[in-house]
Amino acid sequence: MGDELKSVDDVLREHIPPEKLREVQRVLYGSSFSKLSLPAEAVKLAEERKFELAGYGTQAGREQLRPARVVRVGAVQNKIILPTSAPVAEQMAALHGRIAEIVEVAAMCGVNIICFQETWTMPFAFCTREKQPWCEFSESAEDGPTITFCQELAKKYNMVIISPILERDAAHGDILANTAVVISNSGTVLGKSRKNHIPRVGDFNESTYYIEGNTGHRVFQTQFGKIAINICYGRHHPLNWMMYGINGAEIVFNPSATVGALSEPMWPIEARNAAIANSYFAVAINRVGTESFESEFTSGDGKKAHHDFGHFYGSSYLAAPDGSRTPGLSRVDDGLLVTEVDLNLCRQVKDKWCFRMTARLDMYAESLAYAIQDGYQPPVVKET
Ligand SMILES: NC(=O)NCCC(=O)O
Repeated sequence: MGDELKSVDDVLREHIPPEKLREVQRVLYGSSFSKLSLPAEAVKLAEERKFELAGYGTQAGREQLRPARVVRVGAVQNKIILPTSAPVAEQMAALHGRIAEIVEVAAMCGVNIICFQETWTMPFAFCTREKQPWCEFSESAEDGPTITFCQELAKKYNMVIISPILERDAAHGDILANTAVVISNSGTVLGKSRKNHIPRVGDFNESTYYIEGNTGHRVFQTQFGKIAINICYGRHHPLNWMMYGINGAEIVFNPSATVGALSEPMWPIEARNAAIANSYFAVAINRVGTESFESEFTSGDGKKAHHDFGHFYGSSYLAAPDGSRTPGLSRVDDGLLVTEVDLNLCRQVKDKWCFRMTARLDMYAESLAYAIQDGYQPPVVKET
């Protein structure tokens, strides 16, 4: 962990000559994000509480008929607090405490909608394939302790909260799901969205614990815009991203837990590409830190058994429909990214690029319906 690179953006800032840096950043990130000035008390509190606080803003063009729809979006990445061998209730309570500290600062920064990382109330223990005590971290998505905790925060700070948890669905035979719960700024549970695509790669043994979600591509109408959640591995599936856009999402959150050796080259591309392809804002949020487990586990690759998953590299960022993006949060530290966006940009980009108008959905619907049939023959043209 001590050897981990802290931030790619810091390296660029340190090593690119100042007169070239702006142009390099424009080429890499697009031109529209500028630094957002955040309240001094919030900056101080974040420093005291030892997490990075970064703020960026992007604007849309002024329209004659629609007022600007300016929203502040918060993305949180954090390490676990206690060792994974600590009692379940203590681990969870420590994480609740940490999130309460970060959300208070988010409120001072005027955040309207905030999202936490995937299964934020627990270590990402699915690598172990041990059922207990990890299944004990599950809770009701309607009235579990984390949901009640988030409802209080949502009401107190007038903030929409997206809380990704390990869900226990008692009404349906106690099944488990990987679920994001959306809590309105009134404190009401607006609903839930389950992870559609469950990984079968590396140590991500999540299919041992829960099955593919059955909530489709729900979009939640909030006071601050229409939002949706594409959980972690779903970001590798362009059709998953697309369906949230088709259903009208203006911001799609991607709460994740992923490690550097596996996915880091894909990370800056996928959510950003989704924002471009679907004319919405996409918010990629990754866990941070290295989590160690008491029992060793193997990765089925002939290598020795080990105690940890590898390093969760954070690097959370927001991408806009015009292709621009914010710099990423740190690869090693807890952080809160605050981004001010104008949701009018979604339609403005649709008018400019016409991706939806040129999407030919009818053609793909027909081709896909044929491709999944038993007698399907790929239309490969060969020389005779
Ligand atoms: N949590 C999760 O789905 N991780 C899978 C690995 C990845 O998508 O990078």
